[in-house]
Amino acid sequence: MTAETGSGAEPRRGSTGAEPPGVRTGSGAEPRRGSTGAEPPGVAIELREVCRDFRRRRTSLTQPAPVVRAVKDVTATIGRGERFGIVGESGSGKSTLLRLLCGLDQPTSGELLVEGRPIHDQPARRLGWLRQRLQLVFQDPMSSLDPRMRVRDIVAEPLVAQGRHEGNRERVVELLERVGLSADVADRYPHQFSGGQRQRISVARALAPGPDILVADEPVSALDVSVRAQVLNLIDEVVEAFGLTLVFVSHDLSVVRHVCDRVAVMQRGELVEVAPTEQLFAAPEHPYTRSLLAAVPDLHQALAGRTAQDLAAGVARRGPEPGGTA
Ligand SMILES: Nc1ncnc2c1ncn2[C@@H]1O[C@H](COP(=O)(O)OP(=O)(O)OP(=O)(O)O)[C@@H](O)[C@H]1O
Repeated sequence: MTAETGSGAEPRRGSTGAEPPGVRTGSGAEPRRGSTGAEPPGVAIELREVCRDFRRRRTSLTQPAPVVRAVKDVTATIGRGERFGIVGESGSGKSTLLRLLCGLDQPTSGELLVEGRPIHDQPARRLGWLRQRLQLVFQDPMSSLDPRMRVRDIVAEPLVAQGRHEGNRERVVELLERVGLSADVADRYPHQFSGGQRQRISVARALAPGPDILVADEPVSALDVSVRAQVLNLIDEVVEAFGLTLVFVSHDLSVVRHVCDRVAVMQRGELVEVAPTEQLFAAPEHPYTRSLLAAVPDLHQALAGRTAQDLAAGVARRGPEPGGTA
């Protein structure tokens, strides 16, 4: 399945221009989303017929070990500044695809380029540049934040890993404030925070090296419903403010709808449908997409009245806050 960029998704709300000093804004050279700049925004991530096979444990001495193709011929282009969602049921290959995108694993075949640079054939030790350009926010902040480290060291960790030691103290304070936490939390430990606050710390850490791309792997699914919308709004704000490209994985369609311009639906390792978010919700083409939407009855009903004309007129807008539906 091929997913080209240039989604036709609407430009987002104007930039807040609120980036903290010392943190690079996107790639620096590109116009922000919502900008009227005539330059094409360019490509952040490109996947060309990417496959990832895993060999399962042998169950019989006479049979060869079975091979599972977790990612199958995935071709997609994610534009700079785009918010690209990946949805699919458990086992559809989302996590495997994310690991490939982040250079944490290598494809069995195919090509993968980030900011025009191939990563599919590079060992992790040669991808130091990628750690600066692309950062991750994980599902469970309790397990992704080292419980023995103070918040200031957690947030500064990606900077220290790059050999950056000057001005980290100030940078950490700026970032904590940017994500809605006060400077005085810097000396505390992760267990002293709520789940939502811990995810804010994760976002601050991800922003620390000034990445161009933020990859979020189910960032709110481990949180209480009551704080999901707040964390989604935070991600929405920082992506906007820093002009980031967002790759957002979730099994929850309403969550993806809240933050993404374009959505790829994954089934058994394949991207079976890729479409601008509102189009996908209003007029899903693939039977699997329809079945996913049908599993969210309230959302489907709410969307049933929307017509293709509404979409063309730009009338269709985001649905209810996921905090109320997730
Ligand atoms: N290291 C591995 N060894 C063997 N099989 C694997 C491995 N990693 C993933 N798989 C298999 O690949 C398929 C896709 O798994 P993956 O974890 O990528 O799906 P997912 O959509 O992220 O699921 P979830 O939402 O539950 O995390 C599954 O069949 C899984 O069992």
